[in-house]
Amino acid sequence: MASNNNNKKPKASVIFIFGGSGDLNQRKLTPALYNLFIDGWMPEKFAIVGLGRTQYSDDKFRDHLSKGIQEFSRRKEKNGIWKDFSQHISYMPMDAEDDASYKSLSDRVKEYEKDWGVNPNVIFYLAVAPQLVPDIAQKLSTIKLCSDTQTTRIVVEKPFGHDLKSARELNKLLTSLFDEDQIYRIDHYLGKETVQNILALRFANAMFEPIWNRNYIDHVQITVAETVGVEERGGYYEQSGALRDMVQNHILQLLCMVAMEPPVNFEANEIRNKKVAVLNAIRKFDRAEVQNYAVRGQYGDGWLKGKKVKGYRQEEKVNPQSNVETYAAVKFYIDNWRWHRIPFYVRTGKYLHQKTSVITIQFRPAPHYAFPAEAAETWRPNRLTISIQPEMDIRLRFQAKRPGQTMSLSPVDMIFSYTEAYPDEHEPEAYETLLLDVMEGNPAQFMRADQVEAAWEVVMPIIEAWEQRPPIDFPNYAPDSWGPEDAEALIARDGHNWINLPTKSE
Ligand SMILES: NC(=O)C1=CN([C@@H]2O[C@H](COP(=O)(O)OP(=O)(O)OC[C@H]3O[C@@H](n4cnc5c(N)ncnc54)[C@H](OP(=O)(O)O)[C@@H]3O)[C@@H](O)[C@H]2O)C=CC1
Ligand SMILES: O=C1O[C@H](COP(=O)(O)O)[C@@H](O)[C@H](O)[C@H]1O
Repeated sequence: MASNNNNKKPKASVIFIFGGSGDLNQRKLTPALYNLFIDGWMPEKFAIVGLGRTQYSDDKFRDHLSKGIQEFSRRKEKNGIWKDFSQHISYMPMDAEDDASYKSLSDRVKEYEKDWGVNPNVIFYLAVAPQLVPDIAQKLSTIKLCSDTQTTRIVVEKPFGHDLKSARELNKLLTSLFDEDQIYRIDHYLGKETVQNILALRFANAMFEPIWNRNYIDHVQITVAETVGVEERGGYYEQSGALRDMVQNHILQLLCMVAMEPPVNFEANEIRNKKVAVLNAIRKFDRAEVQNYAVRGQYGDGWLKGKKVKGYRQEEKVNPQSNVETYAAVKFYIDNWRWHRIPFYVRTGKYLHQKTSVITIQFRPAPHYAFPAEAAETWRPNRLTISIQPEMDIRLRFQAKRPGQTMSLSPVDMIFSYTEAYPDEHEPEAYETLLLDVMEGNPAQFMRADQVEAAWEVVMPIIEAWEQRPPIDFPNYAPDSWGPEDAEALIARDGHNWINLPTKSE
């Protein structure tokens, strides 16, 4: 996102952050709002109100957030900008479970209305543990803080439910209290610049659409690999695991971006309808056949980039016999006309060899290869690689003739790099894009109730099968590896292998 030169800003907004004293706000939310402020995207009139039981004064709260800017923001404090920005921040100590404290929220809104002389957006960001969400939603509704459906919004963080049943219950509650258009279920992958660019790549260029189907594509791979472990998040992760933490949400959303039909327009419901159609078309495995399609792993102890690291079972707040997976790989099929019999291989894991999120579209080989076998180093060169992070680029790989008197071929890459194409522009963090969408009232990149449920329906057979049959080989991969051997076998059975792109330093 470039700086805002056209002066089109969202309307006046009050942003209440439940969990204002927590990690997410310090690490992501306030830095995102700060960067929007620097780029001129914050409304003329806005207020950010942190909420939590911790007894901060406004000044102490600002100090706490200022440390977050220094540590986590892509731009640090410069030229007194933080001072200007922080004047818009205040803190209200409150216990979210205490009914009486909600009155002070509506009093605060009335004060802003009076001071500003406008009816502002009122946004409630629920950056709290999931078990608090129903209670807070209920209390906001009871005091009628969200009765203006045009201006009030509620943002709900992941995890959205623990399984299909709990997600349905939460949706039922939220949609009984608010209009669907007021509910912003956030998946931060959808705010990533490179993820949003998949829409541009596919739907602003005519040349890809004719080949974007089973006739030309052999298979698709989606890798979201992390070099971090679970570390201090053991308490949360024990209830989650890689399938719930990454596949149910981020990875299935990436899959939808690749597989969705062209939208007629970019209206929120049009995009969401197209994505939900993909989720509904994903084949649901019988529990008995899950082992043919899904592999799980858990890291043991070992070495990672020269540092000794603990195994998952030795992490804090983790059961020493835990069967929770820190790695998952799945082969999905989308049973519709476009993707008939085309496998989508996805994988994700902690403590892997490389931090990389990348989508590879592997095209079919040329139908008739007239070149002599010795001409080519590889006969399956045609692929499109969309690197989401940390590299941000799109590469089209094809065969080229090597210079010289013999017909010798080797694969070459045509590369679009963000930093080279747009040297003067900076990529916003996902939370910047999504918070701006919330202020502007644009829910297109947020999850609708049926999307969340459809994604749970996809992973439930795997979760149930894995719960029924505990793993016998955990821990089964070493830190700094690419995961368990079974994941290699999953894809090798089909005659493929996982594509690991070298990093810049390799
Ligand atoms: N941290 C991250 O990077 C990410 C977090 N998330 C999600 O965001 C949510 C918050 O995570 P995170 O910030 O890490 O968690 P933290 O544990 O750091 O923060 C929890 C917050 O909830 C507040 N809180 C707890 N109980 C109450 C209560 N009764 N009344 C008022 N406030 C309360 C705490 O405030 P106090 O103690 O002052 O009461 C604290 O501000 C979770 O759902 C998480 O899954 C999602 C993606 C990334
Ligand atoms: O939602 C989550 O995402 C992060 C990975 O996000 P990224 O933007 O750094 O790729 C993951 O580490 C975490 O476990 C999960 O809860």
